Amino acid sequence: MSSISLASSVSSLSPNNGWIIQKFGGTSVGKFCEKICDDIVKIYSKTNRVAVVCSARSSKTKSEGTTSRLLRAADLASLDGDYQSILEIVREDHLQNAKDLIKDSTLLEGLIKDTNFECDQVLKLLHASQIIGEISPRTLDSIMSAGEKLSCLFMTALFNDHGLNATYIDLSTIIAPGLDLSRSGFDEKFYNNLAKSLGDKIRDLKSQDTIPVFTGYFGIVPGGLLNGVGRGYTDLCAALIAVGISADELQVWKEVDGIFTADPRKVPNARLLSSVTPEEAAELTYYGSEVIHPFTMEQVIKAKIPIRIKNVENPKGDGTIIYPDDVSRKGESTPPHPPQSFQKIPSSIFQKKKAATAITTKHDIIVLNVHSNKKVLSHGFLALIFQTLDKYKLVVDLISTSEVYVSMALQHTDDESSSRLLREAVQELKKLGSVDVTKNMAIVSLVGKQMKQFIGVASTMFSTLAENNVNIEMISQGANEINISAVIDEKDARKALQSIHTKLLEQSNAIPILNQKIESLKLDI
Ligand SMILES: Nc1ncnc2c1ncn2[C@@H]1O[C@H](COP(=O)(O)OP(=O)(O)O)[C@@H](O)[C@H]1O
Ligand SMILES: N[C@@H](CC(=O)OP(=O)(O)O)C(=O)O
Repeated sequence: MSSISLASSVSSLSPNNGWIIQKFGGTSVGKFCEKICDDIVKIYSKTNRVAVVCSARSSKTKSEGTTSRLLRAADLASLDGDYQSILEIVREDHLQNAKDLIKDSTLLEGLIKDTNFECDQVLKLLHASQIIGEISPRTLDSIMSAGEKLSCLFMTALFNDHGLNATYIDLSTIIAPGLDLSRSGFDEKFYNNLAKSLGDKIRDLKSQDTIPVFTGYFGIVPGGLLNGVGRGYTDLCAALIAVGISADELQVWKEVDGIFTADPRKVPNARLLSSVTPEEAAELTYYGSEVIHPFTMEQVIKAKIPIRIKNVENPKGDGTIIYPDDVSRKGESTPPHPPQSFQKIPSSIFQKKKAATAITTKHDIIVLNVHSNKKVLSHGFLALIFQTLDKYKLVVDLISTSEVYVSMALQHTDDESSSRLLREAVQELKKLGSVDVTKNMAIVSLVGKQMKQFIGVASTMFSTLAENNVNIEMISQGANEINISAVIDEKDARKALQSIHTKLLEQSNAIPILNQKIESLKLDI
């Protein structure tokens, strides 16, 4: 499809004010900045108002990206370590990138000046933290925000260098300093106020034909953005901008064509999904599929704004839409698909349909088993366990309990600070009973909104694991019935992913639908 036809294919997007919010992740900004400019933003801005939201650059992987480097430098500063060399790597990476790609001398000169200014600001914060010997959440946020500032300063310069009219907008001070989240946290009021402020940033643009380039970092949040939102906050920022301007679509641009039935880099037969529900997208993201930050969905879906996951390397693709399948879209009077139980039940109760939507794996999992010494009653036992986990910031992914046993699966990366927290937590849990830790585990999760209407999905999943000699350490099915998970040995993760995908997600292996609940609603036709 030519770029013109791509433009015409996007024109259908603008039934009203025509804004599209395009979010670009760190690795995309790091590896495909010119594609983003010439094949995406330039094309879409011919037929729609486009606002761009960028994450900090990651020239290779997210873990080696600018945000990770800044957080590492902050950690070193508080431990009196060598933070300067890491910061100089960040500075040099951005200066070299600017010199390589910005052709206009005036734009390049301004970008070099701004890049050095932001890096010097970070240096001052790191030096102060080294002297104090600690880093407050506010300081850490300020250090971390430099990543998005540097990448957006560059992208703005690149857009202007390529003939677009782009304006850099730093959101690091958009949240009023006096805001107190302690009582209510990130509640409706916080999101509504922030979305409105973000929308005002667009409405107040001096030139209404410019492309605003927003930093994905949206401000110093009491308690810190990392604690409050966590990594991947640019998705949420882009979502709130979309809500604030009542955009027609939020586009999250990645390096894959959309959301697949499994990680396409691990399962060759994985199929692209045309749409998933927000709940499915959240489960897939939480259990390893890095699709989109979970906080993102709620805000935009409430505003009836579809989210489209697209591939920077294949902008012509349709991608995957994240939208509820029983909520009308902006401008539609009724839901496009009335809930299944009120549909005319097909004459046959069997039809080829897949129970699950996708499968995913989450790695670096450990299992903590706590065997109660019965010194506390069971309700106190659980309470004390969760208090300890909260104290050491340990997040439980799966849990199974009995009267005297609690088994918990947690993600644990072996860095110094995480290991220290885990060690201290285990010591404290030993006051409640014996504790054993199993490492090198993984969680395999089957996700699908339809699963609750099927019988036999879990047994098929577990029998498939057994047939492939995969031992199960723990199992869990969410109360929402859209996630069935098992904790297995890390070495079996790829085999588990592929064998369950083959059995439950590939075309020829669809599980027949036998649904007594639907049957009981069968209308006399
Ligand atoms: N079900 C899935 N669908 C699509 N991608 C998936 C899925 N599960 C895991 N992934 C992986 O998620 C990653 C998405 O990362 P990436 O495209 O780099 O996004 P970003 O630029 O936001 O970091 C890819 O490496 C992809 O292989
Ligand atoms: N740069 C931040 C925010 C972010 O959202 O990044 P990405 O869009 O690459 O996941 C981080 O690394 O967490």
